[in-house]
Amino acid sequence: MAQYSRVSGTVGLITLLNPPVNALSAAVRQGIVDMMDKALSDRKVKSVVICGHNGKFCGGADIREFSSPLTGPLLIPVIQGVESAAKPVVAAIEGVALGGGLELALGCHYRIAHSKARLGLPEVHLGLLPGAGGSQRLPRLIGVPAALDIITTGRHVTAAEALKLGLVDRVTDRNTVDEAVKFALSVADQSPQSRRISTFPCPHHPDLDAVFEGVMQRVRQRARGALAPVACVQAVAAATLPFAQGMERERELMATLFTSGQARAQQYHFFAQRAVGRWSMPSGARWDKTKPVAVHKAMVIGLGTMGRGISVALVQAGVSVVAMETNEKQLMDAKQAISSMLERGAKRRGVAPALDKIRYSSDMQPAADVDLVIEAVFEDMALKKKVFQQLSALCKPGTFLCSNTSGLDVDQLASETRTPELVVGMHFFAPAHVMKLLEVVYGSRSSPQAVATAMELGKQMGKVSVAVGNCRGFVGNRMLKPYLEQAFFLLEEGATPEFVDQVLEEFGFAMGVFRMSDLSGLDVGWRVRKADGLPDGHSARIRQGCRYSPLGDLLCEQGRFGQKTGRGWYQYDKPGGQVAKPDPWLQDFLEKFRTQHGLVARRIDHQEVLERCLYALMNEGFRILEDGIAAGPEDIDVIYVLGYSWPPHRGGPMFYAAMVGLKKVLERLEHYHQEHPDIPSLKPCNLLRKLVVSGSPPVQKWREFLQKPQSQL
Ligand SMILES: CCCCCCC/C=C/C(=O)SCCNC(=O)CCNC(=O)[C@H](O)C(C)(C)COP(=O)(O)OP(=O)(O)OC[C@H]1O[C@@H](n2cnc3c(N)ncnc32)[C@H](O)[C@@H]1OP(=O)(O)O
Repeated sequence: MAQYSRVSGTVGLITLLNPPVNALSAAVRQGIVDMMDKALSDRKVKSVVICGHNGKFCGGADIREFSSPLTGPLLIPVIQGVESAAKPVVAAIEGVALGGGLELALGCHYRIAHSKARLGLPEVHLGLLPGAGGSQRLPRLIGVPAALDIITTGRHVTAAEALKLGLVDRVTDRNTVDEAVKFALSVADQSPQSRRISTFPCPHHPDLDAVFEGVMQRVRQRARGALAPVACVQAVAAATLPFAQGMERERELMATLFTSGQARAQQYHFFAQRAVGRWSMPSGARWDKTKPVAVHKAMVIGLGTMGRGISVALVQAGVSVVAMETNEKQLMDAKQAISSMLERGAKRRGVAPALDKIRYSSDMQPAADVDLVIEAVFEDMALKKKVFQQLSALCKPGTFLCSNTSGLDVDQLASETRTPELVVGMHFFAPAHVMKLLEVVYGSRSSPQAVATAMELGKQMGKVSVAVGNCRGFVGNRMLKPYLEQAFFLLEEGATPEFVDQVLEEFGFAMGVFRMSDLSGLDVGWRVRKADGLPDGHSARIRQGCRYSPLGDLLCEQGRFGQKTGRGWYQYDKPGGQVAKPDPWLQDFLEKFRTQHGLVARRIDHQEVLERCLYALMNEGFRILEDGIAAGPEDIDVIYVLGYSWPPHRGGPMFYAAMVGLKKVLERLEHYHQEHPDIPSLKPCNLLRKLVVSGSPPVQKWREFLQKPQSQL
């Protein structure tokens, strides 16, 4: 709803009221209509100010309303009503003006922003476009190139940048509403006629066609099949038409997006990201009942790629860091790399680099004086155990001990310490100062406070933290295993790496499985498999009674570790080269391999690649839910979108399973398992069967079908 009062004698003040972000629900839209009527019919009122309750102008349309039939007045005529008002209307922007919130502000005749306010049109991240006139008014106000940038990236603009662009008329450090009221008094006698953006012509640009072409090309490349970014460009292109025609085009494009299914997936992802913050543990411990401990000083042990990124992310979050590496040369290299990462980051954010927040050490002694340690040494259990033993002896009581392991047993590490309750996994993703995902892994003895502290620290570092249980590979890497396995089996059966990758990239992954393996290094998995014991003779296609593909091992034996060695599943022009080219050697190698094992290559189509890779991965997701390793499908989906480049417009693997239809997923898994009974990951999981028997409920209801895992505390 909206509140109304008359202030300073002649200013009508309308306050949007819908905590926490004053989203434009039906009641708020109705409130704006009613309060504008009141202000316009009050003879004493000469001008109007619109502001938001509690220091936030408006977070946009109420996204929760998108999933049910729209009620109340539509936003477009509400904004038109504001713009066509005969009295000047001033937007007082504090906190945020996003999406429909900014579109409402663009309907006002003047905009005054607080210096800390952020403005933006992030609809593209929800699978939409600024469909309440934003795609038409913004380019008219600030020009096509700047509008295209803001609308296609969905980025937030600071008040200072907004002023520079001409998006706001004034920026203030003082009370924004007071300033807006003063401003409203000063323009009370002026006609708003010339301030109606819908009447502006689209600013001239010498080569608009080239601008649109260039942006469209970039957007298509980045979109990975998402419709919204492309529709955003098309909508802005319509701003060169008369306003009414542009609005009609905006409406048509918006209608297509609304019904595409992609918008639903991206809106699900928006709420899933927020839902994972409300974590719980099998013991019943929960986010709202556990207080995290503030971390002022942390230590990072091991300064390889991960340790460097973690150190940078900690410093940028305001935490003092001791970065430790035993090898002096590596320590010096790391120091240089971290300093330049901090400098680059600070330059981007327009602040001074916090180089004084980090110091370097070649021994562990400083661990005695920190609140939390993150171990990021080589992925080797024996080495990690040794580090945890040393930490246990050195650290002051209460120090949290975290491991950046990507899949090793957190309980084993905890058992090396005197304080297993303070041990958790903090699994970052490379590059750790960039990637938004953090898996916080609780072991059987991790205390709720240790989990809460790691979750909160992740948030402070700008991450979306997801609490997960302890098992091999946790959630993300555990699900990756059957996915990779299927890709290898498909090669054995007749596919090529190029074809498999092409299918997965068309689906929307940033990289297909083989290009991704080449990038991350084939030797990493090889080392883990060797530690597990490879099958005798290395050519055996059976391991523990199940089908096993030795292809990856055989490539590593040839020294083909991927991009870094210039050879892997593809060939590169040099070690470290980035352009992957099909390698005739690999073709030959695959043919020999098939002959040696009596395999006859068959034609494998697009559908089989997609179904076998993705359904095997989804099936493991259902197992993870069944085992209580993830609390709900949202946790898995957030991990896959933010950590494994699953396309956001497909919601995540569990959401996608629901979109495809659980019955179909079950049938196809049954079919493939019948054809390949020696591949257990294709055997449909019980939870999937249970959901199908229960009528395939929507993904938001799956939690009701999950058994509460027994407390292990
Ligand atoms: C044919 C029909 C035509 C219709 C035309 C419509 C055109 C306009 C479309 C839109 O405006 S779409 C919405 C655009 N806005 C956004 O995308 C902003 C989304 N919100 C955010 O980015 C952030 O929430 C924030 C505003 C920057 C605040 O961040 P903060 O970290 O402070 O809090 P959060 O935890 O993110 O959010 C708190 C709470 O509020 C809920 N929420 C936030 N925004 C909305 C919203 N627009 N609608 C409904 N709910 C919103 C959020 O979910 C959190 O609640 P819980 O999920 O924790 O319960």
